[in-house]
Amino acid sequence: MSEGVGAKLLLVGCGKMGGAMLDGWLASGVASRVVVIDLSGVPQSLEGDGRVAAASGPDALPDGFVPDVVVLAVKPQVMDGALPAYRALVRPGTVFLSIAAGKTIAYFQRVLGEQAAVVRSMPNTPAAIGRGMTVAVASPAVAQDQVALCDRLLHAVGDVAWVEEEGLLDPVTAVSGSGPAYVFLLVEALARAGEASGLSPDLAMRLARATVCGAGELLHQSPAPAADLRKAVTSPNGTTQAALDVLMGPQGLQPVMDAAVAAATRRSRELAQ
Ligand SMILES: NC(=O)C1=CN([C@@H]2O[C@H](COP(=O)(O)OP(=O)(O)OC[C@H]3O[C@@H](n4cnc5c(N)ncnc54)[C@H](O)[C@@H]3O)[C@@H](O)[C@H]2O)C=CC1
Ligand SMILES: O=C(O)[C@@H]1CCC=N1
Repeated sequence: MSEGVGAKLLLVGCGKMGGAMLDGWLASGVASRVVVIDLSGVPQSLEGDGRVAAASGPDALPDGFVPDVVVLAVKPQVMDGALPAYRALVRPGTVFLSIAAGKTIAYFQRVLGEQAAVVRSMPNTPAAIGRGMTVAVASPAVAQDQVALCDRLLHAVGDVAWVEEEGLLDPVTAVSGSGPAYVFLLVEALARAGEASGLSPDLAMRLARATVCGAGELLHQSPAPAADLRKAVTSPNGTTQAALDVLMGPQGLQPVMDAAVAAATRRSRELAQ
């Protein structure tokens, strides 16, 4: 496949994450043809899109369809049952791009064969609006043009970082893969605290939501470090300082975040089993 021509993708699992990435690939034109294998078929929003077709399994692909990339986007827990059937698609011209938490390159090579070209990656749900963050690592069997193709696919839904050390994918999963959930929880907690201080539920949620969205966008648009943006809100001996004395104290956010990220990192390692 040459650069500039859309890739042929086989998407295995078209749920929340696979579906979000598929929208981005179609919108950007990086994929010209996508065959979806999912128990639920093609998402309703894409029915009638001539670039997308459904297949019941890897042995029932449309005539002549040879994927450049097989995207593995099923839950780690169903991967064991699903993956062996894809061994038949292993060939030098096809790269397997996994987004599954925990599942290692060694695991994929054990099931698909040593010669399988595998990229392990960890995206996140802001990919749905082109603002995802993905970290990826390639096995030695992946050719340079396949790295470039995976990079184009991942860039179509946000920012991308490549790493050499696969072990980093576990803390990556804990920080950016799961991270959007921590931010949504922050909105929920801020709204609940506003309610506890006397605001109506509607107003409290409106304020919490707008504050996290506005602060996130400010961070996105500003070259300043997060700490500087925080300091710009904090007047000496003012209200923010009073709150930050709690949040930055010994029982504050950092020890809780450390414990949360450590727990998610451990769980990512467990999912490899
Ligand atoms: N949701 C998230 O925030 C993120 C998820 N991931 C990873 O993405 C993968 C998918 O997660 P979600 O999209 O959240 O789950 P999901 O449950 O929304 O999607 C999984 C899809 O796989 C389909 N499926 C089940 N068995 C199948 C089979 N044998 N063949 C083909 N399709 C099958 C289901 O019908 C479903 O649509 C997981 O491995 C997860 O670790 C990675 C980064 C972020
Ligand atoms: O919770 C999970 O296991 C997946 C991986 C990162 C985000 N969701």
